Parts: sequence; structure tokens; C-alpha cells
Amino acid sequence: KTDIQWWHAMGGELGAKLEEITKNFNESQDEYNIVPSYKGNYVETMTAAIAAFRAKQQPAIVQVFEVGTGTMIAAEGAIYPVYQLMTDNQEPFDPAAYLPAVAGYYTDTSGNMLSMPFNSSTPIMYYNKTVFEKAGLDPNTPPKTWAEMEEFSKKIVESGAATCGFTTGWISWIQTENLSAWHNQPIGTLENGFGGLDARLEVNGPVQVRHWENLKKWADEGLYKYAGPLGGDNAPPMFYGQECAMMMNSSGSRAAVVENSKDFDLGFAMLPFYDDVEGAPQNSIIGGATLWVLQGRAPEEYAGVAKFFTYLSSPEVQADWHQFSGYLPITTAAYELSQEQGYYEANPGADTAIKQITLNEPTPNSKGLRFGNYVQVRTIIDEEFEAMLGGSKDAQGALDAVVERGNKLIEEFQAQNQ
Ligand SMILES: O=P(O)(O)OC[C@H](O)CO
Repeated sequence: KTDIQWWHAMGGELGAKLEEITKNFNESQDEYNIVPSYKGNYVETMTAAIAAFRAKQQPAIVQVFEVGTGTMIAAEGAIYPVYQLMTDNQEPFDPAAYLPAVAGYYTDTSGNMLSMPFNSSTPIMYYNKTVFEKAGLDPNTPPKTWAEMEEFSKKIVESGAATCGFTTGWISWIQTENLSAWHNQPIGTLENGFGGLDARLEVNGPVQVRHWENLKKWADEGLYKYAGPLGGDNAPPMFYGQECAMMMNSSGSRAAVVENSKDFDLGFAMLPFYDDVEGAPQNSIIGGATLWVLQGRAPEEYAGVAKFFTYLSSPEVQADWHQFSGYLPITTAAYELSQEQGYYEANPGADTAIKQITLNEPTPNSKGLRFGNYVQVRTIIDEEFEAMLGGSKDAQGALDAVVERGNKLIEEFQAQNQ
């Protein structure tokens, strides 16, 4: 059998499921053997793959999170575009089979899909119905607006039902980028970067500033607890331990959240919005990752990669992965199969993510984002948010600094890649 290396960033329950999927593929045929290797979180996995490419030791497949897309697209000699790989290896492949929100994020200007969708997510809210009841709130009525988030959080904390109202993962992805799309506000110029390398960030508008200001106020009042490091990595334990009654995090956290919430009743809801902002709620944007194929491996490996991608995208495999993990059903067929199987009826709230990401036809502000060097911009967002929480800057100052520092990196990227 030909071995094919797949570097990925799925730990815990997700990693175990990924290995099971790989094993099933390996046993389904006798020519190829996919070898998955966990390389740490998304940033670590991407950094490892870039270093390996320079040392000519790259894997055939690497999982890259959505914000690495701009950088990967620009690495022309290093990547083997998926549409081309599938054609070269006579594997059937139709971008129209994928959900528009997913396909649109990973296609070039001619509609060619550059990487293979695998685990696309969107952030949702998980909440503790048991704590809601203790606080005198209706467990079946989660907050819809940020005003209700504040009101409910106060009740929760004041009643002693929990010590914090809410926490969140990913200050960058959820409370800045998705906050913008959800309120139909731009993250940057030129359709959030889809329109070209000369796009620039403009995430310091009034809605974003108001929201960061509120997060600071709610943190000071003890209604929100910051779950740093990295803008929210510690949110899950705060939620599992029933310290915080609500948590905004990836839909792809579902498997872990379900597994770790057995001591209380779990609810799912869409992200809150400011109901006085015109156009809100719009639609949320994707996160998660796709699989990129790297150049420089033997032709027989690529033939195997193409076969594996066909397997991974099959309705049965995708529906199973979606239902287990909470990642979106990335193809229409996988979504329909999940409906036919009665999955959403049997699991109330499991369709929250797909309903939210398809809530409205995307606008130029809500299709996603595509900027070079954006992985580093994410670090700047976390740093500036922490500076604001620490009191050294106000929300406007922190977001102005995100824009100024982030745009320097984006300009550098443009100069290197134009
Ligand atoms: O936790 P994931 O896999 O849904 O990814 C979340 C963010 O999109 C990463 O950029």
C-alpha cells in the first residue's frame, strides 16, 4: 500500500473520530494507506507544514483553518489546487455539491475549489438549562439579544446560580469577525478581502467598538469572564464546571460539550445580536478548516489523495462526521441525508449552526474574510483585547490598534505577493 501523510489539528473526541474515518477508508480498499498525524492546534499545524515544506518533508495533506486560506492561496508553487488534483486523477468533483457558504469561501475568482472542505463550523451558543432554572429563568428561552444576555447574566450571578453569566471562545473569530458579519458590518474593504490583496481591515466601526466596550464593562461587573489565553481557549472548562451559564463557541465543539455536560441539561441557541442595529441578525460566517494538498509528493500519492477526498465527501461519511462533531454538513447531500435519518428531530438544537449560517443571503459583509497574514492578525486581536481588559486602552483605541497593526501585516503580504 502507498502511505499518504495527513497532518491535522483535531485533538480529543474529534481526533479519535478522524482516525476512525481514516481507518474505514484504509480498510475499504487495498492500494492506499492514509496516515493521520496530530500536529497541535491550527496555528501549530500550519506552521509545522510550512517548515516541513521548506525542508522538503511535507505531508501530502494538511488541515488548515479558515483564516489561513489567504496565505495558502498565495503559496502558488506549494499547493496543488484540489479541483486540479481531482481532474488530474479522474475523480468526480462538483463544487456545486457543497453548501454555498462553504464553497464560496474556498473558491478562486473563477469558482474553482482550491482546498477540500472537511470541517466547516460556525459559532453558536451553548447554555446550561439547569442553571437557568435555578436562576428563575425559562430554560427553554435562551437570550436572543445582547440586552437579554446582560439581563439574564445579572439574574444568574445575583441569584447565585452560577458565578458568571457567560464566557466565549475566540474573541477574534466570534466576538469580532462573526460579530461584524452577524450585524452586516464590514471586517475590511473590498468585500472583506475577497476583492483583492489591496483590501484593508476596518473592524473599528461603531458596532464593533460598542461591543468590545460592553465586553469590558460586563467583565468588570463579573457578568462575563474572559477565558484566555488566546482569546478564549479556556472557555470549555468554565462552562463544563458550571462556573459560566452560557458559552459561545464553535459548533464543532458540540461533541466535546455534549460529552462534558452530563451533569446538567444542555441547550443550544444562535448568537445574540443588538436589535437596534439595522440588518441584524444577518448570517454568521464559517470557521473550521479545509484540507490542502501540498506539491512535491509522488504521483501515486496524489491518486490516493483524490480517492480519499471522494470518500470523505460522500454523503454517508460527511453526515456521520457532521452528526458526531457538530461541524456543518458541508454538502447538500449530507444535510439531506441527516434530515432523512431524523437526526435533527432526535437532537433538538443540532441544526442551530446551519440555520444561523443560512439565515439570510450573504452580503459583501457576511461572506467571510480573506486576508494575507491573517493568522498573525488574529494574535493582534487577542493582544489588543487583553490590553483593553487590562485598562491600558479603551475599546476604540484597542480596535484602532488592531486595524493599524493588522494593516501593516496585510500591506507586507501584498508587497510580497503581488
Ligand atoms: O473550532 P473550529 O474548528 O470550528 O475553528 C474555529 C475557528 O474558525 C478557527 O479559526
